[in-house]
Amino acid sequence: MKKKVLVTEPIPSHVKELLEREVEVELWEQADQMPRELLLEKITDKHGLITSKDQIDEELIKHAPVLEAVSNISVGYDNFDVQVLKENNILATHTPYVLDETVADLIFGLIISTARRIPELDRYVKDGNWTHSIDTPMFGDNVHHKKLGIIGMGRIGEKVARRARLGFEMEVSYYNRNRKEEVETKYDVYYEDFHSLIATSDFILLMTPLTDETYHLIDKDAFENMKESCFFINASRGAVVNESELIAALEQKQIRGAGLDVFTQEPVDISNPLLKMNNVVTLPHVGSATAETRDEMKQFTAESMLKCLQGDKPESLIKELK
Ligand SMILES: NC(=O)C1=CN([C@@H]2O[C@H](COP(=O)(O)OP(=O)(O)OC[C@H]3O[C@@H](n4cnc5c(N)ncnc54)[C@H](OP(=O)(O)O)[C@@H]3O)[C@@H](O)[C@H]2O)C=CC1
Ligand SMILES: O=CC(=O)O
Repeated sequence: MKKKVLVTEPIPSHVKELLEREVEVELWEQADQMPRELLLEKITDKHGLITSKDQIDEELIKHAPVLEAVSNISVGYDNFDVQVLKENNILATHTPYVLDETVADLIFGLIISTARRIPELDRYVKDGNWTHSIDTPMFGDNVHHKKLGIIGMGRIGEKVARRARLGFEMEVSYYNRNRKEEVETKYDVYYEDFHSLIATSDFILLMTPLTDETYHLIDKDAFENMKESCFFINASRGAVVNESELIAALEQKQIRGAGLDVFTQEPVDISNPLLKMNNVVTLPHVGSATAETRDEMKQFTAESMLKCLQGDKPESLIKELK
């Protein structure tokens, strides 16, 4: 009898066919997330779950007596309770590497849009305000030759560093839990302690995963120590920043602006003050959202799931289970 896999995200037909060659597939094809109650009901006879947003915690595992593997269609896996997965011998995979370049492109888009005020100027033109040459009040800031500080020099951080050094001749420093000397040599970047990076960067990019250690890593204290001309860019997870303290820092002009792909609450609430600020560029969590890359991530996730259900340990296993 074939094993059963529940997929709570839309997948292309070729990925569905790939799965169906080996397993019985149940798909949730609606745009809204599968309601939790329904997920708890559906998971009871499933051997595999392919997801990207569902919380994989003790409650879910209690409802899943035959579950062998969970695969996230994302590289971040802060929706997994890793300890519970370990205790129950459930394999868990994610999508490292396949999205790095795509996310790095988007991050550079955010850096440039924020510094050069692209969305604000686009609205200015479309609203019919371009009646004479623009002057100082509408000018932006240079990106090239400025200093970029990357907090979390991982797979994606490295791709951003390469773009910054080669394309924009920026000075690039990084702060990371572990120092990475091979990356320093490869991309001509340097390690800096957290406080020094915060105090001296023109652009600060946050790129760590969300963990107990990184929760609210960037807070009031960090914003107070940033340069007034600093642009803060977050493409990691909303909760790595204390969002109300970010709002206060922007209101008090402690920093020049922010580029945000992620928020504490997603989708972001329309009343969030960040949405009213011209010096804040907001995106709906789209780092990896190109058709090619999302397709590749889904294919990779399906292959990972099949390997797990065949008793193999794929390369994409989360590092805590290796
Ligand atoms: N906006 C979007 O659409 C996307 C967002 N993301 C987010 O970006 C995150 C990073 O992705 P990726 O680059 O692939 O991940 P990696 O694991 O390759 O990189 C993360 C880096 O953060 C470092 N780090 C972890 N904890 C700390 C800490 N407490 N202090 C300092 N540094 C720390 C890690 O250091 P060490 O080497 O010591 O482990 C590692 O170098 C994902 O977890 C996800 O949340 C990813 C893709 C798209
Ligand atoms: O946020 C996206 C991811 O892949 O992680």
